[in-house]
Amino acid sequence: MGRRVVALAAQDPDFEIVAAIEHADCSDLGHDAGLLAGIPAVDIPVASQWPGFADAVIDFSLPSAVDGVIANCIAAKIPLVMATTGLSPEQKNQLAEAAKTLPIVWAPSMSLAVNLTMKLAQQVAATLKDVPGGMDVEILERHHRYKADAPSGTALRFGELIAQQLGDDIRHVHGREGETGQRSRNEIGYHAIRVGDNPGEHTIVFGMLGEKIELNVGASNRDCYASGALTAAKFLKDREPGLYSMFDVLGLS
Ligand SMILES: NC(=O)C1=CN([C@@H]2O[C@H](COP(=O)(O)OP(=O)(O)OC[C@H]3O[C@@H](n4cnc5c(N)ncnc54)[C@H](OP(=O)(O)O)[C@@H]3O)[C@@H](O)[C@H]2O)C=CC1
Ligand SMILES: O=C(O)C1=N[C@H](C(=O)O)C[C@H](O)C1
Repeated sequence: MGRRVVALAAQDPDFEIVAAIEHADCSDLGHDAGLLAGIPAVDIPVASQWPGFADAVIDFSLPSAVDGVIANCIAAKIPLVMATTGLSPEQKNQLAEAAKTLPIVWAPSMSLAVNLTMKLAQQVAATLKDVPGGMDVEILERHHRYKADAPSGTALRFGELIAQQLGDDIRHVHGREGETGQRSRNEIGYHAIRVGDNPGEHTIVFGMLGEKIELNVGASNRDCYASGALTAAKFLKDREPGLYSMFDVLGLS
């Protein structure tokens, strides 16, 4: 994702790339971030040192890097777009705490299409929650074989938003195997598929007796996430401290 953010930011006159951060053992250290991204040189070598200034940081990394990212943003007072998924509850609390002094956009998907589909899913859940015969929700997600976390942050967020519509007693159930017995009525099921180079696809199934609705949203490539993150970075300029979502950025709140 870092490469696509660099490539798209370099094409946008609103952006100046001031740093490209990796960990201290990374073999790309010292190499030009533009050349690594497959575009002409941008004269920014990949570094493990943080810059003293920037208008925003965009983070697509790993949960193990996120504590350091938050600490560096606080120290240098840099607004943050947090796109990394698989964060621990403690890290989510750290983000909320940091947002008392910094503007932060935090979202498991920066994609416009995904965020719009989340709004549709909320509407479907609210409309069908008391349908005669009941309604079952299952969330299927497909991603590339390199993905480190499962289910996707996006799938979990779909589940949270739908659960908010359905009530307090929803259980989140991951996979299904063996003598499971009948499906309970108060669960949301998650199924994570890992195949090839899939850039991300989510299907939300609302199954009733006699009919079903499926919301499907999928990326053709990863630029929807990179360009969404850049839109979020623009949103942060001159913004008050606070924890913002992509719904806020996209005017979907
Ligand atoms: N919100 C959204 O829209 C999206 C979120 N994501 C999420 O973004 C994250 C990254 O995805 P992706 O780019 O595919 O993953 P990659 O593994 O390709 O990239 C992560 C990068 O972070 C580097 N890294 C590891 N530790 C540190 C550190 N301490 N400081 C700086 N950099 C570090 C890794 O280096 P090395 O390889 O050497 O370990 C690697 O280059 C994932 O959590 C993914 O789920 C992805 C797409 C969209
Ligand atoms: O790792 C990925 O690729 C993606 N991760 C995010 C997630 O976990 O939801 C967003 C997107 O689906 C791509």
